[in-house]
Amino acid sequence: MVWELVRSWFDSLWFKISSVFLFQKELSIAIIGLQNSGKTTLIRLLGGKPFETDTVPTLGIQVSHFSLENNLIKVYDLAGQTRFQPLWERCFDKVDLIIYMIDLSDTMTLNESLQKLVKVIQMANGDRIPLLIVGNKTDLVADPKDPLPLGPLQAYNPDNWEKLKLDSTNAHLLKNPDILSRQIGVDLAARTLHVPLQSSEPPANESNAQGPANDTKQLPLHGDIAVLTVSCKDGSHIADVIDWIVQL
Ligand SMILES: Nc1nc2c(ncn2[C@@H]2O[C@H](COP(=O)(O)OP(=O)(O)OP(=O)(O)O)[C@@H](O)[C@H]2O)c(=O)[nH]1
Ligand SMILES: [Mg+2]
Repeated sequence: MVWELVRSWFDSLWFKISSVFLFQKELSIAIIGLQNSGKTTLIRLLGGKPFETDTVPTLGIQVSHFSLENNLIKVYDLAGQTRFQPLWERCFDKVDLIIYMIDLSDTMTLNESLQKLVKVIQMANGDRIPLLIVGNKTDLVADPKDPLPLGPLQAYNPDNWEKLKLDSTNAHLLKNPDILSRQIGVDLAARTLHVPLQSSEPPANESNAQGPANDTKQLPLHGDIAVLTVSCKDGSHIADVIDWIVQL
């Protein structure tokens, strides 16, 4: 415990000294998402540490510093437990990037995670904070032996933003970042977010001439946004996460 405090103080001091003398770019990142999604694990990997199976749930906010390809990174690792979630947005005014982690292998919490994500997208978009959405644990999501026939979501019908009813037979589809984006409601090409209409709102074709033919409305996305799927365990696509962070 004392050693952890000394190390965190030393890291912070090193961060300040190197940012003054080495003129590196500084980036502050908040990493959020439901508990057990792999936030602390991703930070370990970005900081050059190995994957660990036995992790301790984060309590509150844990701040760490490291360098990543000539960038000085300060990370706010926010606890995912429900009681700590009100802390998430308190960090938004301090950061240059938000990373939102999703556990793609946990079909019990996927819908909750995606619903919370839509609120985060709207907040980040309002404040124009870049947002990187990371679907994690692809190593645990097995492909089915007998794939289902292509549905509208997979067939990329531009007018149909109907979402999959997620269950253990179709959750593997979200390993594809394009399908994950559509399930969230993010149209990366058109830079819009499709959100369900409230019952009090008029149908989409009355409120928005170019709107989709179903009961969603489109909100313009202003900030940088990307969707990636990774496995922290086997390291797949972690390099894409790093590339995206350092290009900011
Ligand atoms: N199989 C597999 N396990 C993973 C992966 N990423 C993380 N884990 C495991 O998931 C568990 C939770 O990881 P954490 O990084 O502690 O999760 P967290 O999001 O920080 O959780 P909180 O701090 O409670 O919010 C640990 O057992 C990790 O080893 C992955 O890509 N694949
Ligand atoms: Mg954690």
